[in-house]
Amino acid sequence: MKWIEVERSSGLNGTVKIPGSKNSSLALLAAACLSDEPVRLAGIPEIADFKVICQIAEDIGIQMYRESTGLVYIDPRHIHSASIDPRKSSMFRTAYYFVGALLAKCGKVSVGYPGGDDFVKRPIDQHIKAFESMGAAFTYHQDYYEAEARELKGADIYFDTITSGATINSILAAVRAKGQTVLRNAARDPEVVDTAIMLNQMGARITGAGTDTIRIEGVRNLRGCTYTVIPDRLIAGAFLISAGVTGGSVTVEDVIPEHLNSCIAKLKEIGLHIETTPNTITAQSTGALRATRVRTAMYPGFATDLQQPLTALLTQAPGKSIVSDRIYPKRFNHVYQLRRMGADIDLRAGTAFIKGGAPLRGNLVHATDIRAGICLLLAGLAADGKTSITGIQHFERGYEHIVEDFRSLGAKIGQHDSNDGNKELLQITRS
Ligand SMILES: CC(=O)N[C@H]1[C@@H](OP(=O)(O)OP(=O)(O)OC[C@H]2O[C@@H](n3ccc(=O)[nH]c3=O)[C@H](O)[C@@H]2O)O[C@H](CO)[C@@H](O)[C@@H]1O
Ligand SMILES: C=C(OP(=O)(O)O)C(=O)O
Repeated sequence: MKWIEVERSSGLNGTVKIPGSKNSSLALLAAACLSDEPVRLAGIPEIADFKVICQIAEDIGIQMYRESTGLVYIDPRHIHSASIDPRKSSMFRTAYYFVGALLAKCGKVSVGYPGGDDFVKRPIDQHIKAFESMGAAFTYHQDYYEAEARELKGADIYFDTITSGATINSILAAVRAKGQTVLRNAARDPEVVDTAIMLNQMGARITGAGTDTIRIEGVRNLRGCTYTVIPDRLIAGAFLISAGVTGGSVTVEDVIPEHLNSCIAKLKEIGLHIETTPNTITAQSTGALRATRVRTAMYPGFATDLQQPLTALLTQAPGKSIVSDRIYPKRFNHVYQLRRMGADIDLRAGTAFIKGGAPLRGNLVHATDIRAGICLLLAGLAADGKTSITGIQHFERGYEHIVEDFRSLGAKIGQHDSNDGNKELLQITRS
């Protein structure tokens, strides 16, 4: 068993380079499979989902590997089947992008139901609705589902709810469909725009990405390209928050500051001093934190993936804070763990009521998903004593070298493995 151990660390200080976005990488890797020629992607992080995608790619005849330069090479010219092992595809959520990417090419795709972060139900009804409007038929089995279409046809699709996953997946399907597709009430997330820019470089004809109406004119062929994934705004946000939690000053480098506008606004409200340059953001503690109210919303609103780390910060801000998650109202597993560390948080109907300012104490806590994990890590940096966080597999879905990055800022943090002889924590867990 592996775990991360964190100790109270005051005044984190320094600069962290932000890697490529996980959520964009997952979309771009799928988009590359639409190509008729090899594609090279720069900035794909070495995270757990990428490793599974490489295994799936090998199974179905796509060459996908990291070159010595760090770029990921994808050659989709020899796909022999789009029948994807459900045991692999259900290990992460975006295996559903294989449907969008391979349906036009292969006519039939079978894939496991979405896995990924296990905080709530992750519906795919809007994906299915979009594909059905384009002419696909679905069959559902116990462990997997199949999508079939002799020919995908452009369609006018109105999403009943704004969803980044279904927007991206519909773009993927529409790029090689016959005729024009219009997506209405589309997500405006940077990851949607990133996918559209790359596909346009490959010869797709997509306009309007970044607005709520996206038009896609189907094309017959797509060429290869070399493309760099956008920086991970969610990792960047968590590092900025760490400046507030520890009373320090943290600069995130290689970011697109506009992607973090809603996060920056909240951090200023809470009392941090923020400075930006075209590719950096610095968050500096002013010594005082103020309670606030946060409601998550789809981009450009405050990201649901940042509400957990922000909650850790708000446990330190004297007064009453209120955090509501409108995207995933049940995404509050981190709160039960924060309470084990002494946080005073009440949960009611998709909202956390935080009485901030109570001292936190280290404890053994469990990360149930990526963002719950980073929340507990941040709380551990502010807590008296040691905090041991299990559920490392979730960190591995989102972060390449989280321990090293926090250590470089001065955090007292380490990763442990019971196989390396440290049995102490294992005993605590079992008792
Ligand atoms: C890999 C990736 O990009 N993951 C992100 C993506 O997930 P994901 O793509 O799952 O999230 P969506 O944007 O699709 O979901 C947004 C909202 O739409 C709902 N919905 C979604 C699809 C659907 O068919 N029906 C439906 O009702 C969801 O329950 C949720 O309430 O956006 C989430 C919301 O910003 C983030 O937390 C995830 O980190
Ligand atoms: C929920 C997340 O990821 P996924 O959608 O891949 O499970 C996340 O990145 O916080």
